[in-house]
Amino acid sequence: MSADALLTHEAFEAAIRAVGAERYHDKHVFHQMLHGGKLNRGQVQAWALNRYCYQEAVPRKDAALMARTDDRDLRREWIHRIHDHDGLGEESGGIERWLILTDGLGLDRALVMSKKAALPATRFAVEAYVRFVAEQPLVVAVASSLTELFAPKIHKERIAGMLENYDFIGEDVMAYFRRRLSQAPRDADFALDYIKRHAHTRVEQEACVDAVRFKCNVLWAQLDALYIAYVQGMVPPGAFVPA
Ligand SMILES: O=C(O)c1cc(C(=O)O)c2c(n1)C(=O)C(=O)c1cc(C(=O)O)[nH]c1-2
Repeated sequence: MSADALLTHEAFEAAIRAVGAERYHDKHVFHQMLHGGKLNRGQVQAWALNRYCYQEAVPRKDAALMARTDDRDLRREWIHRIHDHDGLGEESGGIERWLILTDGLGLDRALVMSKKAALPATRFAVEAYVRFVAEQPLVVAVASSLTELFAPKIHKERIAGMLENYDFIGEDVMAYFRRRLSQAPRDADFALDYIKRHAHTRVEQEACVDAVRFKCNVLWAQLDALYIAYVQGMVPPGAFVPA
């Protein structure tokens, strides 16, 4: 894209969707192995233990976004993302559902929650996302959540693939992804509408598209690290070692 005329809303959305078509992490070989039943239980444990770090970082980045805006309407909308993950009242939330998944895989909760056995690259990638949202212009920070446009497809594939292929995975532990099937589209629709209304120049529009590329890289880097450690066998010192 060149930095000249403002894109129409349709062209802007198409540019964002093209990023997902090219580089969303459903294309990563580690995911293809995960969903296709090609991993053993220890490798699935490693994925869940590392992915906990992402789950745990998401409400922190949402809080960072809220802390930056004086737009009360944006905060009123965005706060439900924190409730979705942390829970509210009787609703235990997505992080708890993730821990039910790691419990189901036989992982020790304290170990998972300590994040100490996660891969170095996982920690760097997720903290880069939190920092990006805290530091970039607000509209760009909102845009970085838009990989969620592509998430329902991968969640459906994951639920079906993991239930079919692994005898150690049951409905209860897939509850996290079932819930996201309705949460993610709502969040993505809001964020897409927001950036269409608030990216006022072509430069801002391009920065939003770049934010989705950055976020795809955050997701991709985590899977590269899992592949190197748990498929190729180069586990870094101190990281989780399957029994
Ligand atoms: O399983 C996945 O592939 C996947 C991807 C993404 C994403 O695209 O960032 C999210 C989630 N899951 C997810 O569960 C989730 O809560 C979530 C929040 C966000 C975000 O950027 O605010 N992305 C994602």
